[in-house]
Amino acid sequence: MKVNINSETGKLNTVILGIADDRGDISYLNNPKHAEIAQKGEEPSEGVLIEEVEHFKNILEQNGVEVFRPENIANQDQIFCRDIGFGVDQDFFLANMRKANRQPEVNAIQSITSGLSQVHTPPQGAVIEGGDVVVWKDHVFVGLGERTNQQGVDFLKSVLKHKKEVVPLPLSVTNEGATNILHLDCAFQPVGTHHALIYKGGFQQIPNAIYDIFGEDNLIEVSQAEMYYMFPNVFSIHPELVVIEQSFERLSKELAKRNIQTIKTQYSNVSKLGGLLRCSVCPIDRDDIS
Ligand SMILES: NC(=O)NCCC[C@H](N)C(=O)O
Repeated sequence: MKVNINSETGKLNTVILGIADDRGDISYLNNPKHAEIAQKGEEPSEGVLIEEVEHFKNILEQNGVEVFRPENIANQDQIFCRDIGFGVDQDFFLANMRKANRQPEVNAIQSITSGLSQVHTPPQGAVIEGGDVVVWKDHVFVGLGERTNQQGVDFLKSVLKHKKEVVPLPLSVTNEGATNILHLDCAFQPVGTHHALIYKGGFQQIPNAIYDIFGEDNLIEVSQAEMYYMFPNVFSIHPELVVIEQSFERLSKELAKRNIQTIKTQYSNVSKLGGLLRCSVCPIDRDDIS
């Protein structure tokens, strides 16, 4: 299989989409948003999660995307496939997950990744999750927060030297769902060919590199509440087509103004676990954009 990822938006050919079945009885409350939802007794049922994820699969396939799935691991949450590996150009990186309860997920894509020619595994001590890695043309932005450490960034830099500029961005990590940034893809997401969604409050310092590369006028700012509902975690099928949660009316209008169309789907139950559409997919092959 071919790996080719130079952006978050180029026409998508091949992707791995997580699975929501067989999650088991133990719900690991790995992030503050999920923990608060569980405390309120609003944990979603497996049935509704399966419905949302399978509907997303249909959308991808109807748009000509080849969809692979991880192998099922009994009693394991495997929805958030984005975090367990990521492609950068022709290289594929396996994650070293911060949460021990998520590490087995990485093994479930082995039958897919074993056929790839350039697969890299982080050295001991280097923690890096795919949700913190956003590839954009000559740059790779990496969120530094709870799920990715400096050794993870150094590992990426060593593999990608002379190929990409790796830009670390310290994230705002808190213990409240309303403000915590779990991964970079919860606060930042390129759309189209030169725009990006951004929640400015998600960064410890103003992310100057993002402003310089995209230009302030091309950044679509989202509010704290919109970040909580995961506006930045939408998923591009190609530069003019983005899958979004059905309730994201303002986002749909903002994208339409920039000639980007949306497909709306219900994903509000998956969102309660701390991830949305982008977190559920690991793109393998996209056409390049310039
Ligand atoms: N990229 C992401 O933000 N992924 C969401 C992961 C949610 C999962 N419950 C976790 O806390 O690891």
